[in-house]
Amino acid sequence: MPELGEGAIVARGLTKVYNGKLTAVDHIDLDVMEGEVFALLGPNGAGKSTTIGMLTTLIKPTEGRAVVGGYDVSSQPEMVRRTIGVVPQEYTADEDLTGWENLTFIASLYGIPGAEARRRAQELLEMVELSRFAKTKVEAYSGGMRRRLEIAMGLINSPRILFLDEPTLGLDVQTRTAIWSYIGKLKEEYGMTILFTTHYMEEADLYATRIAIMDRGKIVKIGTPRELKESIGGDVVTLAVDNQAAAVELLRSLGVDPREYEGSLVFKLKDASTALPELIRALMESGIQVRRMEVSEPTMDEVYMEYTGRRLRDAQASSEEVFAMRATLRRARS
Ligand SMILES: Nc1ncnc2c1ncn2[C@@H]1O[C@H](COP(=O)(O)OP(=O)(O)OP(=O)(O)O)[C@@H](O)[C@H]1O
Repeated sequence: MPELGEGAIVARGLTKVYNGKLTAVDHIDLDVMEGEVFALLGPNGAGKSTTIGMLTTLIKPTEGRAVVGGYDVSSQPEMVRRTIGVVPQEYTADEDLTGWENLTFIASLYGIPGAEARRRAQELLEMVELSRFAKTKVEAYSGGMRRRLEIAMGLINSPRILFLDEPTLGLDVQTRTAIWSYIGKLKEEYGMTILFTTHYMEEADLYATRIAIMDRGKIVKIGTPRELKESIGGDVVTLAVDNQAAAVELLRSLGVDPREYEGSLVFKLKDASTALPELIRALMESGIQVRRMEVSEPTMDEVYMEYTGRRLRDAQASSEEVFAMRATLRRARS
C-alpha cells in the first residue's frame, strides 16, 4: 500500500455516503502533524462526527484512505484503536457505576492489569478534578462532571492521539474553560496530538494550532487562526442604510461585494480607513442615507462567512445545542 505521508493523522479523499445517497463527508484531505491541536469547525450536519467516526474506525469509509498514528483505519483498525483515545459527543459512562468503577472497567477492556489500571484511574480522576467524586455514582454527576469523566475515560489507555467530538457541548463557560485547561495540559505535558470538533468559533480560534473549516461534507479551508483571518484580506465593514437594494447596486458598481446580514450590509474592504469615506460619499451622493457604520478586524465568524457564505452563529448554535443535549440525555436514560 502506498505511504500516505508523515502526519499523525493523514486522510486522502476520505468519503462517507450514507444509504447510498447522503454524502456526509466528501473527499476530504487532512494532514495533522504530531503535537498539533487541530480543530474541525463547522455547523451541525457538516460531517464532523462522521469524519471522527471514520478516523477512529467506528464508521467504515465509503471511499478514500486514512492513516492514524501510522496505521491504516481500514486494514489495521485494531492498531489504530490501541493508539488513540476517543471522547465521543454522547456520554458513554455507565450511570449505575461510580466514576472509579467506570474507569477501571474501561481499563479492563483494554487489558490493562489491575494495579496499573488503579494507578491510571487515580491519576486521571485527579487530572479532571473528580477525585472527590470517585465513589459517587455517575447518575449524580452534573453535565460538566460527566464530560470530565468522559475525557478521563478517553485517556485510560495513554493514547498518543486523542479525538474529542464537541468536548464542551452544552457546558457553561466556566466548565468549558476548565475542560480546555485539561486539554492544554495533555498537549503541553505529553505532546499528545489532539483533533477536536466544535461549532464554537472562539474555541477553535483560542485553542487550535490549525483549523479546518467544514461545510456540507467538504473542507473548505485549512489554516492557523491567524492565517485564516489574514486570508480574508481586509477589514470587515457593516453598514445600515435606508435603501438597501440601491446601496447593493452602487457598491457592486464600485467593486465591493456586500452580503445582507440582519438588515445590514456586510463586506470586506482593503484599507478601510481611506476607502470607506469615499464609499460613504458615493452612497450619500446617490441619495442613500447611511444610518450606522462599523469597521472591525476579521473574526473567525467572518472567516467562516467568507468561505461558506453563511454565519456560524452562536445564537443558532445554542438552540441546536439544547437539542443535542436533550438527545444525549435521552440516550443516557434509555
Ligand atoms: N448513521 C447515519 N445514517 C444516515 N445519515 C447520517 C448518519 N449519521 C449522520 N448522518 C447525516 O450525515 C450528515 C453529517 O452528520 P455528522 O453527524 O457527521 O455532522 P456533524 O457536523 O458532526 O454534526 P453534529 O455535530 O450534529 O454531529 C448529516 O446530514 C447527518 O444527518
